[in-house]
Amino acid sequence: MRIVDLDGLSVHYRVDGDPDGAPVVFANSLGTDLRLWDAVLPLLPKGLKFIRYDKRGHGLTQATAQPYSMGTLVRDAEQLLDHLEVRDALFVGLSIGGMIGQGLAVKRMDQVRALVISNSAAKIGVASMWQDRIDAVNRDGIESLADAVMERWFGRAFRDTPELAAWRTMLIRQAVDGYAGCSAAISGTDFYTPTSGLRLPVLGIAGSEDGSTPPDLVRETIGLVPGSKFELIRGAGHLPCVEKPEDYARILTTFIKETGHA
Ligand SMILES: O=C(O)CC1=CCC(=O)O1
Repeated sequence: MRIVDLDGLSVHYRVDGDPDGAPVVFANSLGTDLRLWDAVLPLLPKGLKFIRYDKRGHGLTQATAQPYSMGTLVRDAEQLLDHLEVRDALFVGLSIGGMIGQGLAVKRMDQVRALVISNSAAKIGVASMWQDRIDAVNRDGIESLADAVMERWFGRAFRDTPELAAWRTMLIRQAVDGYAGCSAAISGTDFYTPTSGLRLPVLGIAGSEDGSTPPDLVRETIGLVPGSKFELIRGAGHLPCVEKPEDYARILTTFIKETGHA
């Protein structure tokens, strides 16, 4: 476990793999922490340096008062990578993590040389939907949403496994300020124009049963960047790295090799 103070924010991160390897950075989704990647990392090529972190208000990273902006979340990632002296990373962002990746790739071409937009898009949902969610968690707590969230996160088969309870627990243990704060950041984000200007290798990953960012939404964003690739994982919901780690790792490994990162 590593903790760093970035401009007054205590940030939890982890570094695994080869300390001298090419950097691969992972950013998690709303309501999850860096354990999101536990099943995938051991399946990736050796010789890479894996960096993952808990975004603001999630996991062991400090929760500041809501609301947050996407600019703040991008800056948190930027500061962490500067602290770690990371340049030319392959950035893998899932859902809000994929939005952070798009923002960081636009802002810091020196930090991001290839981008995976996993179960994410240039714009996710509409403001009224996010406001309803923010109001609900502030009024009734995150648990009030948990059953509906599980249906979006996971495909039918996974929802019958004992693992579901652990992921539900991860969700409901997040700080209300963190969950609502990040929801506000998503609500205020429309990256269609900046993402259209990106010129770097981009891979989109979608889950066929994703109830939050369905395949067509991911495909639309990926299509904004010339030369980008798209991969669909069948039988998975919003978190295919949890449900189908072998498929996810295989797709990621191919992209890592194609981009000359390993
Ligand atoms: O709908 C959900 O709860 C999943 C989700 C949307 C954005 C994100 O980061 O996760």
